[in-house]
Amino acid sequence: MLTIADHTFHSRLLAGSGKFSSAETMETALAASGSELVTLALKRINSDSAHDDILAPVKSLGLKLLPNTSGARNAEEAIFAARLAKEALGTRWLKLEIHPDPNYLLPDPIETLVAAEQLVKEGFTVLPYCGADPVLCQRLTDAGCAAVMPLGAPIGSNMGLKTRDFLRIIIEQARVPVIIDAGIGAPSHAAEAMEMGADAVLVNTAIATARDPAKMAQAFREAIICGRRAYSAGLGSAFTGQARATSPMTSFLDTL
Ligand SMILES: CC(=O)[C@@H](O)[C@H](O)COP(=O)(O)O
Repeated sequence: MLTIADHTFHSRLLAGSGKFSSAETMETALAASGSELVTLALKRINSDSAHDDILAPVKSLGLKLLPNTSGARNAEEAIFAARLAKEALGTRWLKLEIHPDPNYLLPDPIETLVAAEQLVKEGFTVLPYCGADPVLCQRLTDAGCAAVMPLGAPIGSNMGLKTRDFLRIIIEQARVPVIIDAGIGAPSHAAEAMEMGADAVLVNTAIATARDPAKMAQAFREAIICGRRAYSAGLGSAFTGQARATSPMTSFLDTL
């Protein structure tokens, strides 16, 4: 079970709702993913929620909404978007996302911390998307964020855990759930994140742009369960530079 703030989830897969070829494809993939928490960009939502292509399927599956502030370039814009999301969608849960640079979409650490501090004061449950910076993750935790969401690689890149050495430190020091977000391009990347001890992962592009999104969603679902199981089983140590015999010969040699 994954607990974030006051809410417990069975699934450790957070899904995104962008880039699907149709609302039907998205709905089938979300159902196959087993995800219970789905992020959606406020900028893409039609205010008539009953007829919105993204909102209506997410609601009909009974999934919890995690609006995100994608498109915000600074703290002021993100805070404005968060307040709109609260009014429009009736939730205080928020994926805080501030990326001023449209080419790399890397999160702005300073604006993210400023916005997080303000939104926590306003009673939001803040899950900030951030760089894989252990010091920043501690500062966001001190500010009262309910989880941290460090990136594996740039959004939409499918490159996997390029930041793995820093993710390990973030996980080791964590006092709130660590959700690896962005750049996870294959189920094996998600499994690796879970084996490292991440609490959850967020995946969008790899599922939405697969040839068969529902089948890929199912593959991610299973990989995350396997990765978590391996983590809880305790992985053997890795050694470099030398072999270690699987069946040591010591007792046989002792008889000679
Ligand atoms: C939907 C969302 O929140 C994305 O911004 C998120 O970071 C996922 O990234 P990928 O699309 O790389 O999975």
